[in-house]
Amino acid sequence: MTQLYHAGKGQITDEIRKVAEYEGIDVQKLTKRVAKGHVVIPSNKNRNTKPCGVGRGLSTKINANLGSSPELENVQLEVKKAKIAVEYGADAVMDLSTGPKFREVRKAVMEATNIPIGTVPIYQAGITASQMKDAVVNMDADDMFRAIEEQALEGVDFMTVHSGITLDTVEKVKRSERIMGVVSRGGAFLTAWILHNQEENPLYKNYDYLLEIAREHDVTLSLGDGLRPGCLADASDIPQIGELLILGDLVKRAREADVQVMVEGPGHVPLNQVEANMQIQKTVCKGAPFYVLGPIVTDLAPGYDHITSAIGGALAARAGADFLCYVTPAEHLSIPGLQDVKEGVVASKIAAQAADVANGLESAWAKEMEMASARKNFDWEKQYQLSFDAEKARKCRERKPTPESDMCTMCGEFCALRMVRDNI
Ligand SMILES: C[C@H]1O[C@@H](n2cnc3c(N)ncnc32)[C@H](O)[C@@H]1O
Ligand SMILES: Cc1ncc(COP(=O)(O)O)c(N)n1
Ligand code: MET
Ligand code: SF4
Ligand SMILES: [Zn+2]
Repeated sequence: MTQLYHAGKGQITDEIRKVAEYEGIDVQKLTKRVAKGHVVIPSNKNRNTKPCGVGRGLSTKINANLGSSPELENVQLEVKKAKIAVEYGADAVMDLSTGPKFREVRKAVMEATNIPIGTVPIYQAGITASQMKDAVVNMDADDMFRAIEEQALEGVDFMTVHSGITLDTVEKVKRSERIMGVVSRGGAFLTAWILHNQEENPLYKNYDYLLEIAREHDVTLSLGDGLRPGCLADASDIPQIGELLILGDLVKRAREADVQVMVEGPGHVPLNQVEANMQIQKTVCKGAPFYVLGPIVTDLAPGYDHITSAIGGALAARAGADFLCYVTPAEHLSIPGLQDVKEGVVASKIAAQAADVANGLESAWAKEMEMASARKNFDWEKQYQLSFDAEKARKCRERKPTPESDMCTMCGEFCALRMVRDNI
């Protein structure tokens, strides 16, 4: 049985208790939110996952993507990425491996961490079909469900399923004036599959079967945004919104089956459309947790897309997004390396904290107050300890050293803080 099932019966699970404690909120209140599907706790029964709540009223969570590609596969490197992500405060990781050793990577990453882990099982189905049947589009429904079941049994906590890509939504893309077409990888696998086979998406057609598997192992479904915009001009268009309407219906069906569900969101969105996108998702999907990639608010900064995403992410989380999927400086350019993972996590943490403060979260405010005191008191160690990247902060100070502890080399003897502190 699932967290949603227990919460619906008013039962307080260990996971609910731990999340309430971590968030500093009333356990009864949290149980109600889980029962309604406004909060999910991705925690597969087959894995000993550290409980992490995602959704209404909780602190904003962040996810780090990692995994191999056909171009670069090194199991130990992916383990290192997972460890760095955890070290810098990622709340979850997704293994998005598409290299031939995807099973080995997944196993190693799952062993190296205990935070929730997510995957996109259609990748496994597609890679396997491309190896055994010559092409991704030659996978069949059994291949898709076999991948889902295998990963559910292994203990994957949340899975992206692109069930909103249908014959109808593909038709909408064809008729649209989209510039970028389909940029989601899972979305592209399924769009290509539908076009080739002229059949309905098995993840939509056999959604009830998918729900059965998810319910049995308590896998949280993350309804994929297969038609998310890939450039600013495509944001909020008919294919994107058409898919979202289907996801709204699928949220309802998941909840009726006691399956925990969240919804994935756009992509590339101009800043002035971010808030509306959050509001539409929250209404259409009846308060389901919203898991957003970025949003990336300008396309002109390859190499700095952790920043374009943190800007969008802060506004999104302020307007209702619950879970930020990080974007690294390598986005649109290459598979991320260790430094990219670190910078992606830090940028997302900044966005999440900015939103949590604006949303009035007490724990977020408490940390800001501590930092204010540490700054005022020139307590450098405390400042490093409170910062998202202690090492970088320390290096910055030590790069331009001064023997004086109550100033820095920015103003030197004209330090503003020092000049008035005793008289105000
Ligand atoms: C949906 C998002 O998933 C990310 N993505 C896809 N594959 C990988 C990988 N191997 N490593 C890290 N991120 C990946 C990209 O950032 C994309 O935008
Ligand atoms: C927020 C979010 N959106 C989408 C994906 C999956 O990637 P894709 O859709 O490209 O397969 C993801 N991992 N996270
Ligand atoms: C086409 S590049 C791969 C993913 C892309 N960055 C996206 O948002 O959606
Ligand atoms: S450009 Fe790169 S990141 Fe974008 S879809 Fe192609 S391979 Fe993936
Ligand atoms: Zn992109």
